[in-house]
This record gives sequence, structure tokens and C-alpha cells, in this order.
Amino acid sequence: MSLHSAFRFLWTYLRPLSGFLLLLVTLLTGATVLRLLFPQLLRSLVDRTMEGAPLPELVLPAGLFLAAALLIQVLRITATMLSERIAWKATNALRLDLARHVLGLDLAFHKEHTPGELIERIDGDVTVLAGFFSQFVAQVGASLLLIGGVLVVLFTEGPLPGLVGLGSFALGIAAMLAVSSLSVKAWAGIRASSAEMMSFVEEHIAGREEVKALGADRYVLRRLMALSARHWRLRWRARALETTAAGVTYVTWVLGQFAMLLLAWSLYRNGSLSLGTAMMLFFYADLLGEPISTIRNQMDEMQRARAALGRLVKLKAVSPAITDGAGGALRDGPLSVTLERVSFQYEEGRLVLNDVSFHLEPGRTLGILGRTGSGKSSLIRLLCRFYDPQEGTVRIGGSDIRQLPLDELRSRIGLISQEVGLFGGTLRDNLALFNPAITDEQIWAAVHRLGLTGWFGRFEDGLDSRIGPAGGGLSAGEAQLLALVRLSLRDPGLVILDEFTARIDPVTEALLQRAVDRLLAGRTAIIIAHRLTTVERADDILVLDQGSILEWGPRRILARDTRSHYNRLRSAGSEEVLA
Ligand SMILES: Nc1ncnc2c1ncn2[C@@H]1O[C@H](COP(=O)(O)OP(=O)(O)OP(=O)(O)O)[C@@H](O)[C@H]1O
Repeated sequence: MSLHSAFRFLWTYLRPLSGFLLLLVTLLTGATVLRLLFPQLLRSLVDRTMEGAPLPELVLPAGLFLAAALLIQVLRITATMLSERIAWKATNALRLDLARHVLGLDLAFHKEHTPGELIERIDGDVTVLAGFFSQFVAQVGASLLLIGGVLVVLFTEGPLPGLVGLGSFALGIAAMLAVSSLSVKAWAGIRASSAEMMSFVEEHIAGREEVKALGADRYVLRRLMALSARHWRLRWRARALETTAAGVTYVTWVLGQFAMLLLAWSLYRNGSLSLGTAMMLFFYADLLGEPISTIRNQMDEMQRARAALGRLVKLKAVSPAITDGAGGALRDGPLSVTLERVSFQYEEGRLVLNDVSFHLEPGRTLGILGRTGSGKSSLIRLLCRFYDPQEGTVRIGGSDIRQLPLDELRSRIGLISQEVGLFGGTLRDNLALFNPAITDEQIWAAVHRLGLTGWFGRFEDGLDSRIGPAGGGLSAGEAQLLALVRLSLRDPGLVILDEFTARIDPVTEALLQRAVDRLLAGRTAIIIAHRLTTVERADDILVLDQGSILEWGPRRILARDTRSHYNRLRSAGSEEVLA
């Protein structure tokens, strides 16, 4: 991306902090001006001492000299603290923006990008920007001011000191430009390798149970070692290049100082300069070194920041394919569900749902059966609008769901899958999903409604009981019971239970069934199940086979019809037919 567009992007986040930025520039300018005056004070002190001035006359220049040294440090420390503040304020705003943006992207995007990779973007790349955000303009500006000031003073002292200063500066810049480009490419490679490593770690920590159970630890460790070895090599190379660049700049700086020292010494020897002026010239030559290395560091930072910024701008440019519709709210109460000739595929040429049509009246329960891979979960994803079908229309409560605002649609659908999402925090946080508007009374009312009061007694601290990260410490059945309470609090018009009763002991299942009965009363529901018993409460049955409807109708009629597929499944009494 061009430097101009990079600055335009950054300015969005820096603009609200322009007051702080102005203060930073003022502090750094103040410090720079004082640093330019500092050698002049030194000259006056040395010359007066050499002239044999009495001690009281030396007190003032010595005091000024010390005060200037102290003030420079105070200004620099304040400027550093302020620039950190600017950096974190600006980048936190960017972090928040990116996190919001990424959370709003489609499921299709999240399938392609692991959480580890996204964390690296939202945190790693943004942290790289943090340094750059605060430092670049202020530091480079102050350095240029210092260099300009030093050269002006040197030329004022005579053409020779001016030319030596200019020569040493030009040499320093030329050396910097020659070597610093080497480390730039290396840094781009490092961030890419870091994202790859993060995503590998995240994926394998998430799947740790399988990794352990299947004895894949050694493979995972070997692969991680290979990734970190590559990362280390890249880092080592980049650091080596960076250190070389710093070394070259340092050598040119020393050469410049040496040239000035020789000049000052010879001019002092032939009586053209006082000792104070000779020392002053040397101090000015010394001052030239630091801004050159500051600019070099900032140039490196800029290259790193540019690479990070390029990736962030690209991420921000990804727009969700699923967007809000302009329609209004859904009606209260149970919602009908209609699919009209819906066909859907994730990838070109592989239909997952093929010309599916059905209608579910408000308040009825539909049981969906089908072998694994027949398209049941995909159908649910269409209802929640995680994807849009390529053909046909999905209606909920009579409205084409593409016309509905996404928040409205998703707030009226309650979905529970086998993997309930629980978070480290209190029971209250998990049930109210961190919504402070939901009161304890409302939570307890939902618990009573679902007949779970007795079961809740196991949580000794009531709603303050703590749940481990990712629901640690709870069984799958317990997590599902909590999910039911959570869902009941949102009062959805359509409840979807995806493979709900798998992996649960009989006692918990009985509790769960009763809670589900109570939750579904007065609501429309869709239950996906591999097991026939799970759909016994359903009013209608839909059997899917390879993305097409094999059978659909009222459960009682299908159960009586000896030719129906559902009947055959029941008489076979087999779970395997479905599994
Ligand atoms: N994100 C995806 N990208 C590409 N193909 C997918 C994706 N998700 C599912 N599929 C494919 O779509 C088909 C239907 O999958 P789906 O998960 O809907 O089936 P299912 O009936 O719910 O299966 P199961 O009972 O095993 O959960 C399968 O062939 C699957 O491989």
C-alpha cells in the first residue's frame, strides 16, 4: 500500500488524539531546541573557565548547563510516556474496530481463517503499529529538526565545520539507506511465519483431547518444533541484518566525529578557535549520530508497520456477503418456517441441498432425520443465515430472511448444538451472556420454568458459581441444560436443537427432555437427530438424503403408513439406519 493511503488509514485513529499529538510535538521540539543550546552553554562555561573568570561568575553558566541537562531528560521522559499513551489509545481503537469487523464476517470467512491467525492479525500486527503510531512523525520530525539545527550552527561557525558536519550526515544517510532495505523483507516473512505458528498452536490446543487420545502428541510437537525452528531462523536473519545496519551507521557516525575532532583540534592549535568552541564543535558532531540512528530505526519500524498495515487494510476490506435486510421486525410468538425450492452448495458443483421445499406451521415441532452428510446442519445454517442459498427462498414468520435485519433474525432463533459455547466466568455471566439487563430474578424464573430448580442446587454459590474456561468442569449434558436456560431467557420464536441428545447419561437425558418439553411449549421447533427416540416429540418428520427430501409429513401419519421411510426406520428399530 502507498505511504499516503497508510497515513490516511492511520489518521482515522489518530485524529481524536490530535491534542495529545500536538503536545508530543511541542515536548520533542522543546527538548530538541534545548539540546541545540546545550553545546553553546558548554562553550561559554569552558571559555570563561579558561579565561580565568572568578568562581561566582561561573555559577550562572554552570547552573544553566545543569538545568538544561535536567530539563532535556524531563521533556524526553514525558514525551516517551505520552507517545506510549497515544500509541495504545489509537491502536486499542483499531483493535476494537478489527475485532468487531472480524466477528461480523461470514462463517465462510471463519472456515478459511483460524482464530490463531486472526488473533495474530488483531493483536500482533496492531502491536507492531503501536510503536509506529506514536513515534514516527514526532521522532522523525524532532530528528530532522536536530540535524537541521546542528548543520545551521556548524555553518555559522564557519564553512569548514559546516562541510564536515554535512559530509558526515550525508555519509550516515547513504550508509543507512544502503543497508536498511536488507532487513525489510526479512520482517515481512517473520510476521507471516508467526501467524502460521499461532494458528497451528490454536488449532491443536482446541483439539487437544483428540490429539492426546489418538497419540498424536509427538507429531504435533515435531511439527511445532519445525515451525518454531523456521521462525527462529527468520528472526535470527532479520536481527543479524538489523544489527549490521546499526553497526554500519555507528561506524559512519564515529568517522564523522573523528573528522570533526581533527578539524577542531587543528583550528584550536593554530589559534583560530577557543577551546570552548572546539569542544562545542565536537559535541555538535556527536549530536548528529543519534538522529541518524533514530531515523534508521523509524524507517525499519515504518517498513514493519507498512507490512502489518497492508494485511490489516486487506482484512478490513473483506466485506461480509451476508448483510442486513431492510425489513422490519418479526412478529412475537411462534414463527413459521418455509423453504421454497432451496438449493445450496459450499463449493461450485457440489450441491449440499437440492431443491428443498417444506413448510412448518407456527408452534409445531419438526424432526429432521438423515444419514451423516445428508445436509441437516447445512439446512440449519441457512435458517440462521450463516450462508445464503444459491437458489430458492427461506422464510421465517412469513418473511424472506434476506429482507430481515440480521440481529432481528438471530435474536428470534434459539440454536443449541452438541458443542455448547460456555465461557470462563460465573454462571450468571454464562446464562445472561454478559447482558447486564437480565436480572437474577429473570434467570431464576427461567430455571423454575424449565423444572431445573433441584438440579441447580448443585451449584453451591448459586449464580455466582464459577465455570472454567470453555465450560471446563461441566459435562456435555450439564452444558446443554445451561444452554436451555440461556435460550429460554431470550424467548425465541423458533428453537433449533442440533443433535441434542448425543453423549448424555439417562438421568440427565430425562431432565433434559422435560426441560426441552417445557421450553418448546408455545414455540416452533426443529430438532435434528440421529436417534429415532429424539424425534418422538415431533409433530412433523422430514427425512433428508444426500441433500434432497426423501420424505416429509406429519409424524403420526408417517408412523402408520407401512410404506413410509420413517415407519421402516422405526420397525428396523435401528440407530444404524440413520448413522
Ligand atoms: N463448510 C463446509 N464447506 C464445504 N463443505 C461442507 C461444509 N460443511 C459441510 N460440508 C459438506 O456438506 C455436506 C452436508 O454436510 P452437513 O454438515 O450439512 O451434513 P449433516 O447431515 O449435518 O451431517 P452430520 O449428521 O454428520 O452432522 C457434507 O458432504 C459435508 O462434507
